[in-house]
Amino acid sequence: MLRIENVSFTYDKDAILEDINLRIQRREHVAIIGESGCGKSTLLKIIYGLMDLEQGGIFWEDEAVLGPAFNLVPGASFMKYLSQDFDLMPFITVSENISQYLSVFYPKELEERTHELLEMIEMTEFADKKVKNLSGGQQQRVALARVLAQKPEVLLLDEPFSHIDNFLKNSLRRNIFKYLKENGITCVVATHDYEDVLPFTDRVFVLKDKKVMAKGKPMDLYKNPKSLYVASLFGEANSISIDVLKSYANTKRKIIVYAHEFRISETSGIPTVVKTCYAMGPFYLVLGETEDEAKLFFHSPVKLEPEKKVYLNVSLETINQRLQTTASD
Ligand SMILES: Nc1ncnc2c1ncn2[C@@H]1O[C@H](COP(=O)(O)OP(=O)(O)OP(=O)(O)O)[C@@H](O)[C@H]1O
Repeated sequence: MLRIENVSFTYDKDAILEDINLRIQRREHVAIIGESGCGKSTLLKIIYGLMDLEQGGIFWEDEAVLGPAFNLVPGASFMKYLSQDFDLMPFITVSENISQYLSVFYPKELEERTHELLEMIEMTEFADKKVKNLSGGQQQRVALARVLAQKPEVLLLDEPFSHIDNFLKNSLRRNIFKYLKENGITCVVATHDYEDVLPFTDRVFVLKDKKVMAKGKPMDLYKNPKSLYVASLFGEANSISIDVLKSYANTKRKIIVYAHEFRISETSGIPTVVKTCYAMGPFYLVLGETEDEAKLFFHSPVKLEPEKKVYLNVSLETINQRLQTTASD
């Protein structure tokens, strides 16, 4: 088990993390999600042992992970940390970068593993190309293969797919997370992309205001977001008073409604005037304004012209489900 116990951290005098406690099981895949600047990278660096802690500790099984003050080479040997800087050797080839840490005493295994990893990142045809001549997305793929080649017990990934185009991203995500599960590698991924999270991680920790403000299985967090902040990590969402949704309800309690959960009617529901309509491919994302000037995001299957009046409805099933959780902002 990886334990992050009572960790607080400040850069100079700026508090970044306060009293963080996480327990991650061996082989588990977890995501740390939150808005830019909330401290995701800092937390990964702390877990890896790149920072000296004034308060709290990191433990893998019973072994403490110590910071640079205690290690000549910072970073725990059983872990690998893929930073946003990739950390590649630019003047050698893709193959050489990947195989750099494999044993030359087993040349057949070295060749097979390098080939397997090249296939996984879909870069076999770039094997002999120097890394300095690759695009940013290609370098990120090589960096992923390079950390995997080292077979860490724990892998820490910081925004691992940020430079990779959508065309490749989906298959690469599937390949990487399948490989990690098959090889029993514990993985902590820092991201703000819910598509990295929902299909692939066992648990999610949401960081906000220096703390873990929510945690749980990804689909539980998605279906029952405790706040607009959590919901917004999964897509456009609204926080709405129940008496606005159902005029007969005598409560101002707010619930979260995702943009896709609204149904549009021409006759009854919340009267809303279309302000802007964004083409998103399979649907249109519409920004509308209610009679009391509240802004609402909703989906429409067809393009809606500005100033058109529509009526929005939310199913009782969704309202009842959300009533189980409280919207706090
Ligand atoms: N070396 C540093 N010195 C001082 N402040 C820093 C340093 N590195 C990061 N910070 C600050 O710490 C806060 C957290 O940064 P961090 O990079 O951990 O956030 P993040 O959630 O990973 O952001 P992003 O999603 O944009 O990568 C930010 O306010 C950042 O400006």
